[in-house]
Amino acid sequence: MTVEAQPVAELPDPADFGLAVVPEDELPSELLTLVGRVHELADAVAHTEADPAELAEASAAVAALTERLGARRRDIGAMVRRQRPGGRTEYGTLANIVSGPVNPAAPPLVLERTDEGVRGEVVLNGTYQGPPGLVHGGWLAALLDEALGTAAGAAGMPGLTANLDVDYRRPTPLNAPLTVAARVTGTERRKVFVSAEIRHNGEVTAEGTAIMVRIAPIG
Ligand SMILES: CCCCCCCC/C=C\CCCCCCCC(=O)SCCNC(=O)CCNC(=O)[C@H](O)C(C)(C)COP(=O)(O)OP(=O)(O)OC[C@H]1O[C@@H](n2cnc3c(N)ncnc32)[C@H](O)[C@@H]1OP(=O)(O)O
Repeated sequence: MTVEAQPVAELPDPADFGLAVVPEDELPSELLTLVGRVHELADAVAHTEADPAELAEASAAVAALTERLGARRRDIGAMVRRQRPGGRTEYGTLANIVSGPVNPAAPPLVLERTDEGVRGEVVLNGTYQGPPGLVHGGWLAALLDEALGTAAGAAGMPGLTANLDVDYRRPTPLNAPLTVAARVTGTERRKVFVSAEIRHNGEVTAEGTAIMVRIAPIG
């Protein structure tokens, strides 16, 4: 194995590592709708002032659903395969807490390639609250980490975060459109240096840098 952080022409197929792979277009639309509904449910529960009888009824209904849906569980490390224009294939963790399309706890952050790296827009509802009315700093770090890791992956150099530095510049509001962008700034052996920021109304509210360490051996 070489230790140079050179991009690979094609990223490895997770199936070769024993992971389940689900094509994105085979995810039932009913599942994606359910995920969105449960996402909204968490926000409704976090802020409800419904009376106790109504809460007890809702609780029983949710418990029954949990039992039904939990009866058939997918492998925990399942990946999603996406076909991109130009015949490119991309993989992501299906239930990733930040970007996973089937994780109701994920905002989700959907990142697209740009000329310089990756970029996405996201709105964080009241379940991501830290200080009153503001996004939790740990979640901002999670958004940055995801974008940083995806930028490295998009450049053909997927890896694990070895180090993450975050600066919080301005309070980040809940329920407001945020943009997240990241790019590779350099490489050294297996280390991939990446930088990212989160903006609200064009103003940077949080920014970060990371060292991603490539885990896949090269050719
Ligand atoms: C829009 C389209 C996009 C398409 C893209 C498709 C592809 C998408 C692909 C992917 C998306 C992924 C998105 C996910 C993002 C989230 C990422 C996470 O949350 S990762 C989970 C948290 N991180 C861990 O769990 C790591 C735990 N740590 C480790 O496993 C090891 O420490 C590891 C692998 C990081 C390094 O261990 P060693 O034994 O392999 O290597 P050693 O020799 O220790 O380090 C290699 C080099 O890195 C430096 N290094 C290591 N740790 C460092 C540190 N903390 N700070 C600075 N440098 C460090 C070392 O000094 C060394 O550098 P020298 O080459 O000698 O100069």
